Amino acid sequence: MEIFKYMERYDYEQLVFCQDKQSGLKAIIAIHDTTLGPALGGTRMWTYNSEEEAIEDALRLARGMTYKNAAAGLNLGGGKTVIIGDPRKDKNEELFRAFGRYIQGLNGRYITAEDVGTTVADMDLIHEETDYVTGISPAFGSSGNPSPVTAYGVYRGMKAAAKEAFGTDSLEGKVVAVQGVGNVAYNLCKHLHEEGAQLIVTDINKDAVRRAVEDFDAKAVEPNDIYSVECDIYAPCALGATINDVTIPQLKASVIAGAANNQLKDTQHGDLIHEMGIVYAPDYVINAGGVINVADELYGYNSERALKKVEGIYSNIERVIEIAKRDNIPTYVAADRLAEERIARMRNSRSQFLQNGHHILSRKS
Ligand SMILES: NC(=O)C1=CN([C@@H]2O[C@H](COP(=O)(O)OP(=O)(O)OC[C@H]3O[C@@H](n4cnc5c(N)ncnc54)[C@H](O)[C@@H]3O)[C@@H](O)[C@H]2O)C=CC1
Ligand SMILES: CC(C)CC(=O)C(=O)O
Repeated sequence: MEIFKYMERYDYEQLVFCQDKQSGLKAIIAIHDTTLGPALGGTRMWTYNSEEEAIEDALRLARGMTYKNAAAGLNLGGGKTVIIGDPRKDKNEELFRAFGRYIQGLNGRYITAEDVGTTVADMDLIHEETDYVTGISPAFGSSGNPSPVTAYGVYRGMKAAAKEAFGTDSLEGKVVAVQGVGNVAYNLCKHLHEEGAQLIVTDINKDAVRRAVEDFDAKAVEPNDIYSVECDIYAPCALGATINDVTIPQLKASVIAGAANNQLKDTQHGDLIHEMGIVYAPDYVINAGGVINVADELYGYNSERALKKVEGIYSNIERVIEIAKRDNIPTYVAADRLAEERIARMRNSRSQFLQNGHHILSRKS
């Protein structure tokens, strides 16, 4: 992989490699764009097959955060960390504290939170070394685990997408195929079950499947069968790139709305589902609930205020669908435009301001 070439292609600002021999820490912090503010994005811990795969994941996820934060109206840029390791075996106090010191070294350019494989307890350890961490325990006056709030946002966004596809936003009686029933999707299933949706679930973790079957009367299928089940809505809530050449021909759903980051393997897959008439709720718009919640900590956390903002994901999805229809473009392009236009506006107004400041200072010297 030609790293600088990749970074140049999508205009990344910074890539930081963190190594600590004693704790076994191997982490990659990717900062994509800080035009709107410090880069905020979670830390993923995962067993990557190669270092290249980990770097690519960090870069892709960081860029996604730039778009997510911009489209959600947050004054934050995009960044993300991946820690190479097995979250079930490789965690220890020294590792997260060493990582915390690396974050502190960035002096506020990057703020972290939870993602796949990391927990509130891990964030509390990071917090021993730095204040640039969110999603820490409510005992510190913080917001805690973002997953239930992410789930609520996905539920709201799914209703907005359903309204477009079915003419009503009621999910009663709708069949929803949920891929991955981890932290976010378990809570999503709760909302869907309460509204009377029928659930089909899958996960590579059998305990997670059992819990969803027992708690929500869900039907379980094998991981590879989730794409082809008869359903109204496909909810990808595991890892990314599950909308691809292999899965698209199998899909029966009229709506795709789920929590996973980077759902489209490539942009061409967004074009393809658009041509098929599937209503796609762009991943980073629908799954912004968690980041909206943790970002509220930066103002002194208020859960009512945060939830109110998260409810707005419904109208954000409506807005994206409206732009897509107006301009006859896929929803993922409409979402990108929304985010890019906001960043461009802020970049222009801010650079003007800085230039003026620079002129004044240079005249003085
Ligand atoms: N936790 C949060 O607040 C947010 C999460 N997301 C994204 O949502 C997704 C889910 O996040 P979490 O629920 O926090 O993670 P999680 O790790 O709790 O849940 C993911 C689940 O997917 C399962 N899984 C992995 N590969 C699978 C496969 N091939 N087939 C079926 N199941 C599979 C795992 O066993 C796990 O149960 C991730 O893509 C994450 O980046 C996005 C925004 C916020
Ligand atoms: C989990 C969130 C708090 C932040 C993030 O990394 C995301 O939204 O993907």
